[in-house]
Amino acid sequence: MGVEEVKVVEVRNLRKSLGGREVLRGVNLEVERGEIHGFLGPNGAGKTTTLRNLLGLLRPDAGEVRVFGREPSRDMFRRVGVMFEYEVLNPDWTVIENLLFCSYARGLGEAEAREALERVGFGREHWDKKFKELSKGMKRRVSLASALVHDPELLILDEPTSGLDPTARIEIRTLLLKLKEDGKTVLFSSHDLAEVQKVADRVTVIAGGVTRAVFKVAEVEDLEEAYVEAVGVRT
Ligand SMILES: Nc1ncnc2c1ncn2[C@@H]1O[C@H](COP(=O)(O)OP(=O)(O)OP(=O)(O)O)[C@@H](O)[C@H]1O
Repeated sequence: MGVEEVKVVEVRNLRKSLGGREVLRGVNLEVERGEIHGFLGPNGAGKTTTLRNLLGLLRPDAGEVRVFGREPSRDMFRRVGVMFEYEVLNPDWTVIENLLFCSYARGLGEAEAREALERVGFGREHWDKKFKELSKGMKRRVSLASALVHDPELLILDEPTSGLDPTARIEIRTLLLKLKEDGKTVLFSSHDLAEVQKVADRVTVIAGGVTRAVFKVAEVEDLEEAYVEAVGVRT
């Protein structure tokens, strides 16, 4: 199979039980090379559980999970960068110390740490500030830099704009579009439909552990309406 034909992410009929309950009951998710793909669904729909399977932290009970055409493995992390909704950097270290740590932990050096901060447009005047002293938007940008330190092809982002003010949201959106221009593939979960409509090429909607719809954003007039139709309205 040629490189072009391999999907960056391919999840087929994924099923997973946790705590005696079938949380995923048929998730399908395909991410194409070079696209920004939104992964949407109500609270408890199974987005995070799907991502945990993608990262190889959980093993599927049934179905298939492929990243770059292969089962998730440790090797995969050379090509994958991950950013969580919750900050996982050291609050008492400076920005550059955090980035150096991430870089060294991957067997990389100082240049890669600096390049990652530059790629997210993080001004040098802030590099020596403690992480905890930054605004929420700046923290998110540093977190994104830490996911980029090894120049991954695929970025998996868990709610990258949650809790941010409009300006910080725009900054993150601009960065995601720039990463796409640089040839990266982005898969991100979100509840922010307006944001998703502005940045994503395609979206997958899941509810109750089942994929309900896949849209091309450009073909959808009102994403909110399409989303509600896909997940059903709670009564
Ligand atoms: N370890 C576990 N044991 C039992 N149930 C679990 C476990 N982890 C998750 N669940 C349940 O699985 C369901 C899906 O959770 P998941 O976190 O994947 O949803 P989500 O779509 O990411 O939600 P949110 O948008 O709120 O982050 C939820 O009902 C959750 O309570």
